Amino acid sequence: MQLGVIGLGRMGQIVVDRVLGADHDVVAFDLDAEAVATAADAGAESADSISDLVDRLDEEKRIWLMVPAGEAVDVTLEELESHLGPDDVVVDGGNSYFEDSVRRAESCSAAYLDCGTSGGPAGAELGFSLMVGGPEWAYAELESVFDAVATGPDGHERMGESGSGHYVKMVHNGVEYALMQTYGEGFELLHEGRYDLDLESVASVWNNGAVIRSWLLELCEEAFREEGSDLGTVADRIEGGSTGTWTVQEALEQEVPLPLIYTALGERFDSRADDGRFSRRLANRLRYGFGRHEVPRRE
Ligand SMILES: NC(=O)C1=CN([C@@H]2O[C@H](COP(=O)(O)OP(=O)(O)OC[C@H]3O[C@@H](n4cnc5c(N)ncnc54)[C@H](O)[C@@H]3O)[C@@H](O)[C@H]2O)C=CC1
Ligand SMILES: O=C(CO)[C@H](O)[C@H](O)COP(=O)(O)O
Repeated sequence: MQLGVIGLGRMGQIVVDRVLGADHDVVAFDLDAEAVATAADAGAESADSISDLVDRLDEEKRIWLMVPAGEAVDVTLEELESHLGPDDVVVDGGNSYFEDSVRRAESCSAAYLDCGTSGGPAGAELGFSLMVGGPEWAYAELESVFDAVATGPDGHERMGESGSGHYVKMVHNGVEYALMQTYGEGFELLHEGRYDLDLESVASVWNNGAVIRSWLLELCEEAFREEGSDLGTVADRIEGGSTGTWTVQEALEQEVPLPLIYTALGERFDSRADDGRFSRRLANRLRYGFGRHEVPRRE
């Protein structure tokens, strides 16, 4: 298969590498020429604009968007629109708001798949977990691409109609916030508490057979190994927050109580007042662990 990939940052580059690795062809475009050059070095055909990208694609176009959620997706779709028809398929693999995806699926001339992507840049070797919403035929059509980008055939699933992929990913991120919060609280007590503990060894022993072992806990272990038990210069400011906000808004609308996710989101907002909490510093460092998001550091 031949896949057009638009957006070649931390995540898009991995999509390119994995799709090429599965012997598909890739045509790649990004606003940043350096990112396009990196994709070309990996074996992709480079495009210097969206219209150049569509010109290089086969008649039935398969296009994967991996640009930042929000305006960049709309701008890209606007540019693509006049080149698309009902036999084409567009996948949005970013963290778009699910209601935006429903709107885009309705207005796009191509079949539109909203694809929640989990695993982060750090999960590249293993492959991602993909939660896909949209028409069944389009999902089936892209199956070999999903096999390549995901951990394999078990790493992707069609969730249901348009919007459902990004809806499931939104809730996934709410869970991610709460898990980071609870690990942060446990390690904060261990750090402030009555024993002088090596937190890397605590995380390591927990990761070996304990009930609470997980990838996030492995990233806690990595953070303590690289930063020290006191987290060194990692600041207590936690960025991000959009997917968690959407999760809480949706929970209020559905009258489903989510106190843990709400508290974790509140901690993020409160962290921007900078008062040095250990649990916030760990959450800040964990966002780098999975997402390669910049780590605010203290002076
Ligand atoms: N980093 C992570 O852990 C994860 C990110 N995501 C989502 O994947 C999407 C991409 O994220 P990252 O790769 O981390 O971001 P990034 O900032 O590393 O890369 C975004 C790329 O898109 C390009 N771009 C922006 N606007 C464009 C446009 N109009 N046309 C063409 N290229 C454009 C930028 O030049 C950049 O190379 C976002 O929606 C993000 O929320 C999803 C799962 C995990
Ligand atoms: O989707 C992700 C991981 O699953 C991204 O890393 C996302 O950026 C995390 O959300 P936030 O930026 O609000 O921490």
